[in-house]
Parts: sequence; structure tokens; C-alpha cells
Amino acid sequence: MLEFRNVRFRYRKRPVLRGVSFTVPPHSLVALVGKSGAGKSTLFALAERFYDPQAGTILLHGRNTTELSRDHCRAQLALVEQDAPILHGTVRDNLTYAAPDATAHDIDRVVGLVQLTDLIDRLPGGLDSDVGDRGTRLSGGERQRIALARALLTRPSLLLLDEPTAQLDAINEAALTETLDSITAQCSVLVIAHRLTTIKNADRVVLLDAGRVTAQGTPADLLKTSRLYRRLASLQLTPPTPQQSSPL
Ligand SMILES: Nc1ncnc2c1ncn2[C@@H]1O[C@H](COP(=O)(O)OP(=O)(O)OP(=O)(O)O)[C@@H](O)[C@H]1O
Repeated sequence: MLEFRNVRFRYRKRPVLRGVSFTVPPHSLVALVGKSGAGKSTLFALAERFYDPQAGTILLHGRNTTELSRDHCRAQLALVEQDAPILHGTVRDNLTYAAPDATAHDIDRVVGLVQLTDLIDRLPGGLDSDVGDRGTRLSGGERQRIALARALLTRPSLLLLDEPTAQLDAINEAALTETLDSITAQCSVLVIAHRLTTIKNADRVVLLDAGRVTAQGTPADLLKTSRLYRRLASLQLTPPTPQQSSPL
């Protein structure tokens, strides 16, 4: 459903993507991994057509994105950033601001999908409870799931997710992994993955290094074929001690 074909991109004179090719098939979870500065966020910016590639092609549902309007491309995609904004107001306000016409049934469906039902049942005012200024009455994991639900209410065919780097506890991490699995029943997910659980559960991993895809395949394939991936995986399994914390 999304395909990058030999995409090259530079900011001014600085090459950032040097011939990137990969696909995100329908209903798949594809994890994008790589060191800081490898070009992961730039791929998202191109998918959303904040920029167009200087060479190569990006196809959305088989059509070259440069032949589609920006609005059309963006209507197919939903982005959830690392630190997705939570606004002052109620849970409902926060869920529906990008989809004001959402019905009660739509809201129930996404709330179930992202496992927010328990939270909403617990809140005295349910969906109409105030979340506090910028969501201070919610945990980090809850804020993240509200942002996911908000994105899903717009019915994207592809969710672009920049996974938070901040530590989530093991329960939240497991819940997020389950959530991502159920989201792929609705749409494809391309995730900039920082957690090993997400990477391990991906249908495909795309490893980006200095603007090139240096390995791609299932997590098991990459464990066999890519030294950088093994290194990345081992650092995430065992959090680096201060002596080990040099960049990959
Ligand atoms: N707007 C910009 N103008 C100029 N250079 C940029 C711009 N945005 C990013 N870059 C550069 O492009 C390169 C790739 O950046 P990008 O943000 O895509 O990497 P990343 O893999 O997402 O990194 P991180 O994991 O740290 O977010 C970096 O060297 C960055 O400094």
C-alpha cells in the first residue's frame, strides 16, 4: 500500500536518503530502525508530502504520490508523534478533534482497539472527564493510547507511528504491542521502533543506516544477516551501562 522505490532526498546540499526502497504491505506492521540521524523521520515527512523526493518514486495504493494532491495523501495517513499533544479538555474532545463527525459507535470501537475501555470506565465522568492541562491526569501510556485512538478515528489506511523513547513499564509495553497487533486488522502501520518488543512483533523490519536500507526482512532474518541489527537488538535487550553508551 506504501512503497518507496529508490528514493533519494537531500536537504539543501546534504544527501539524507540515498536510494531507499521498501514496501509496507496492506495490514502489516513494518518497523523502521536505525541510529539517530539515519533518515527515519525524513521518510515520514516524504510519505506525508511535506517534501517530494529529488529522485525515485513513492507510491500510495499503487499511485505516484506526486500525482496525488497533498490533501489526498494526508487523508490516507495518520501520524502519531513521540510526544503526541494532549489538549486541555475532556477525553472525548481529545479523541474527536481530528474527526468531529465520529459517532458514539466509532468512538467505542477505537477505545476498545487501543485498550482504553478500563480507564474510561474508571473515570467518574467517563469520556466526558477532564484530562487536566495537557493530560496531566493521565499516565504516559494512557496519553499515548489516546493519541493512537485519535489517529484511528480518522480511518487512515496507514498509521505512521514514532514510538516514544521514554521508558514505558512492562505492562504498558505489552499493552502497546497487543494494540499494534489489533490495529493492523484496520490499517497498515509503519513504526519508527525503539523497543525490541515492537521490532520482534513486526512482520518486516527495515534497517536504515546513513540514508540507505542496509537490511530488511523478518526480525529472525535480520538477526542472522545484519551485524548492526544484532548490535541494536542486544543494546535494547540489555540497557547500556555508562561505559557502553557510545553511539552504535
Ligand atoms: N529540516 C532539515 N533541514 C536540514 N537537515 C535536516 C532537516 N531535518 C533533518 N535533517 C538532517 O537529516 C538527517 C536525517 O534526519 P532524520 O530526522 O530523518 O533522522 P532520524 O533517523 O529520524 O533521527 P532521530 O532518530 O534522531 O530522530 C540528519 O542528519 C538531520 O540532521
